[in-house]
Amino acid sequence: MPRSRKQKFNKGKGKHGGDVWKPERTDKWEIPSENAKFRAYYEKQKIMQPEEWEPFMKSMSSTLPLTFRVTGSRAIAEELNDFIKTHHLPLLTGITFAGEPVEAPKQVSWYPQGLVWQLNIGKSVVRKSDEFRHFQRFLVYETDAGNISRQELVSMIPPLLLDVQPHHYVMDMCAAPGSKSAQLLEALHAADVSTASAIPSGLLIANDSEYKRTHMLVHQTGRLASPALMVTNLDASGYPNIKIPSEHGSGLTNLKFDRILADVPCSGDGTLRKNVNIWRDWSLSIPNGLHSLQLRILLRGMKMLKAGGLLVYSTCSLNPVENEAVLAAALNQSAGEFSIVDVSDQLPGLIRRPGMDTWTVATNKDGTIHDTYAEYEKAIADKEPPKRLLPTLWPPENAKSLHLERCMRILPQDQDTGAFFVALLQKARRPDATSSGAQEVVLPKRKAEDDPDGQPEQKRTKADGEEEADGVVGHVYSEQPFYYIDEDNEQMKEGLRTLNLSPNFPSHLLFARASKGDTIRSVFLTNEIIRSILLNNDTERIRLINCGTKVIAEHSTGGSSRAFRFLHDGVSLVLPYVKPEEILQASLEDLKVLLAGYNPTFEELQEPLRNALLDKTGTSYLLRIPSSESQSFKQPLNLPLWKAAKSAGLLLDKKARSAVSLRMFGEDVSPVGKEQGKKRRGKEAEAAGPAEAVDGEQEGELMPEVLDGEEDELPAFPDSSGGEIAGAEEEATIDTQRA
Ligand SMILES: C[S@@+](CC[C@H](N)C(=O)[O-])C[C@H]1O[C@@H](n2cnc3c(N)ncnc32)[C@H](O)[C@@H]1O
Repeated sequence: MPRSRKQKFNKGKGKHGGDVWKPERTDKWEIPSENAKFRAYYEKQKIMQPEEWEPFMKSMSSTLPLTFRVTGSRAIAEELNDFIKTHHLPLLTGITFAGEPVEAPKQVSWYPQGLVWQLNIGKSVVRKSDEFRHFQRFLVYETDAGNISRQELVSMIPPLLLDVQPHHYVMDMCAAPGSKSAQLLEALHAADVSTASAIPSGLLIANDSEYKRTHMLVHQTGRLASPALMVTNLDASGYPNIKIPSEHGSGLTNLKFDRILADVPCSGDGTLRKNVNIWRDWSLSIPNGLHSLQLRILLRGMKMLKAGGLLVYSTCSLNPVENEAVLAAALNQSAGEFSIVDVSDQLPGLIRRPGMDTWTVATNKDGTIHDTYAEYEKAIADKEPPKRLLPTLWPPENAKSLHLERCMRILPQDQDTGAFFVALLQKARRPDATSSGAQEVVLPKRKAEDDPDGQPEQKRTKADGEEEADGVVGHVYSEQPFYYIDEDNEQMKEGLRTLNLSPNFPSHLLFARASKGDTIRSVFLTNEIIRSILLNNDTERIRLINCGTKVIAEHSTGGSSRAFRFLHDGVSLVLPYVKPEEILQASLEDLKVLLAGYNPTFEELQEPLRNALLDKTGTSYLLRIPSSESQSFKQPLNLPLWKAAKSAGLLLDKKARSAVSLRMFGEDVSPVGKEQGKKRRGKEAEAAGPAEAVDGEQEGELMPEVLDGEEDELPAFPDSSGGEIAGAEEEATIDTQRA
């Protein structure tokens, strides 16, 4: 018997931007975990064998296990992953609760390097078990520090198939809230070592048409400080050509991408396990309406791809009209230039089902099915509908020759996940590839003035149920200007000198966000390709929201005196350029003192750090705790430090302070941590009962989810995962300047 979950929902603003259905957290209504139309429709589509329906429904109506990914560049991630394995896992293994064994976290076998973990733990266990509470705190702080990301398992597949390399130009067309963008960025930074970031020559453009959601994107990707990232706010189906200097000779050429992710807006019924309101609101007309936008986005992606490049098309919908139908139409339009790649040998261990080459279309809300477009046309011949469904919703005659079976459909009962659809496309290496029996297709058209390649297209009638591409809804572009700082700018030259950066620091890649001539407050670093893009394109035309990463900032030292300071996010980028003799060496004891107080005096620190600080004349330094100081970590820890006349302080925000503390000392020695400990002990003594959650720990949740519609609250535990349309879990913090 499927169990019900208590939640009340209201209809969101109804665009395909992630808030079609907005859950309200309340116990007033019960949403049943079933929907007769849903079942009838999918039974007709034959997405699985009849006997599989029971396990499918059972799985769809049960709670999704929590999955998290250890993030960051490869070396850093491996180190933290080892720490989970060697430190936490033994503590969480063999635990019993109420006489029952509690499942320990387990690594997902098909994810490279075992960086993904899956947990199935009830709230009461987290509440009552010291071991799990400790693990919870670790997860929360490492998430805040950007080292761990909660993400739905199936949502991790598309970036893996793209096989991104550090030199690739990558586009994530529909990127918010950004969990897949974060994975793509990590792949660009695969060559980083654990103590320093190599500046990749590649690029990631993370785009989303919803302005508010681009800010989630900035926050999400900001966790991996990258000079190779740009965030834009455009309708992907009309993404403009970006100009870069031509490789051969003079002049400009259109930027083409090596890798493109089209994780398009969809009806989201694959996320039913999280977004239970879909059981109630599931509709037959939404997928038909989205098909056209999905196809236009895919076609634009295909145009922007380099010859030989790879493109992933994915949705969190089960529906063939949003999946195989879109691919079939796009493949036929491309006349043999693209093919679906056979990925059956990739991600061994991941259970997947083949794509389908037959399906039917529900042509009205009541579920009337027409097997072919011809049948549908006949049925409506004597009616005068204002809009007609697109023929591309149906399987084309050549469906069997398109290798749609190479697509993968993930079903929830196979490995306890959400449902998902993915296909990997490759563009032929030579542009003159011959057609393999491609069929002519009637495609949804864009308005002539929106066509990025400048080919006027004819007007057409809007198809039934079809929605307009939401483009960039209702937001006037008003970002602060971006400008590269002149290399002879006096303020900058002096700043770099006082930070002891070596002369080979790439200062031509530094930019500021202010009007030229204003005092520089924050300094961002990009790589060469982003510089090229910014210098050759109007940032307003490409609706640039953010790019590069903030590496240093101005610091008021009282009165009129100002200096630059290192920033935590930028440490790995500036580190290779800091003169080694200017890096301050500290012991683990020094670190504890610096974490426990905001501005300890030099006297509280040990030799040789105390004397080094007395000798130094600058104000901002990098502090190094050598790996020999810690039993758990093989790499040194580098942190930014501020030096005043008689005291010094770590330049870390409160959460980063707690994360470093938990990682290095197994306890939170920071002022916030101490305060929390005091509160908890007080409550325990008062109630003489179970420990209660204190700030920064939500009661009984290992990593509670942030649901759509809660963007304005700052969650205690950010959940960066999924981002699927229908009320997916989303980041709450909105701060464009952060990265
Ligand atoms: C399935 S979600 C993407 C999830 C994201 N890839 C992730 O992993 O976090 C689809 C996104 O498409 C965006 N979107 C909708 N219409 C769009 C359009 N025409 N162009 C670009 N983005 C669009 C929505 O705002 C939404 O954020």
